[in-house]
Amino acid sequence: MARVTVLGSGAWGTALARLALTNGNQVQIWSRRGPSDLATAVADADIVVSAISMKGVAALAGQLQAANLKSSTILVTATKGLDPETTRTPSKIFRDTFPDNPIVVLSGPNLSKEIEAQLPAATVVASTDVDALTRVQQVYASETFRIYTSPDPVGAELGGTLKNVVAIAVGVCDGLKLGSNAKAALITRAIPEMLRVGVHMGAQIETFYGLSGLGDLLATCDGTLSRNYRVGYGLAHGKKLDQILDELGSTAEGVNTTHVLIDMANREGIPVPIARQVHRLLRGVITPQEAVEGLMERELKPEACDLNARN
Ligand SMILES: NC(=O)c1ccc[n+]([C@@H]2O[C@H](COP(=O)([O-])OP(=O)(O)OC[C@H]3O[C@@H](n4cnc5c(N)ncnc54)[C@H](O)[C@@H]3O)[C@@H](O)[C@H]2O)c1
Ligand SMILES: O=P(O)(O)OC[C@H](O)CO
Repeated sequence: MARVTVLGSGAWGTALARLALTNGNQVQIWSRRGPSDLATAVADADIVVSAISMKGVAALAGQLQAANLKSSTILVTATKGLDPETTRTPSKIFRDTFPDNPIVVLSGPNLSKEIEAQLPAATVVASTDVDALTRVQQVYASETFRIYTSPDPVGAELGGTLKNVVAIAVGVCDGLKLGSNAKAALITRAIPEMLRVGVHMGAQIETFYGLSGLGDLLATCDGTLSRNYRVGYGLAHGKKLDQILDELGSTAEGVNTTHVLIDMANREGIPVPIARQVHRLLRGVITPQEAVEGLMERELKPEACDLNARN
């Protein structure tokens, strides 16, 4: 049994709290909207699980620091995003703020509605701290939630983060009724793009072929349970981005991730043709049809993935 505090009472925070509670752990949820204060909520926690939107992670890390988080507390991050100011992943933000705490990433094909319905699912917990991995695995593993471990936290969270951009593109593809061939091509060609970014940011290639990479890519591109997919689907039907996000009423991280990714790709010369079309579409400078043409009309080239390609 562990004392677990989940930060964030949104869809994923609630699901992660329920999973830990069902396994017999002592669980509390903290939300920025109260009622408990952060220092009290984390004071006795063995494990703190952060499941808030990316936009709040850097500030939350600062608040946790001010709350004097114990250095023995395991910090688990379940957010899928990149910091707009620094391009850091959540685990990097927590590592920079808490150099002595064990940091664990939890990421995989985990659409919260299916998890809440107790359908079978698997995920990855990733860390360089083996004891912390075992502890978090024990807290979450159940008959319906199978937990694999990985030594590559950055790879695990980048798989979950970058697939959101692809899910927007696939939502467009389905919204335009482009067919199964187009969707297969899009998802497959997204993999070298994710690998290029991942390798650039220090991830291990094989992580992207596991649950937190390919697995999450497939789950998120499968349809309307994904909010990122719904962003693309709505754009393909001529809706404005603001209207789509209003209707969603919850977080579609792929929008912010696309902007951060393109800034990084421009600065550091990483070829990301699919993300680039998504970026133009999100900014409203091209139509969904023009995004498709933009991808199809590029110069012809070998399929082999060159991780060091410059254009
Ligand atoms: N829902 C899923 O299926 C799912 C699955 C895996 C991972 N995730 C990831 O988990 C994260 C949260 O997703 P969600 O589905 O719970 O979103 P959500 O919109 O349902 O909830 C977001 C939560 O973050 C909190 N929050 C936002 N800004 C904050 C701030 N500045 N300070 C403190 N808290 C803040 C909100 O109050 C809310 O509790 C995202 O990064 C998402 O990609 C979601
Ligand atoms: O609803 P989405 O698009 O944020 O996807 C949720 C999870 O990341 C799926 O694993």
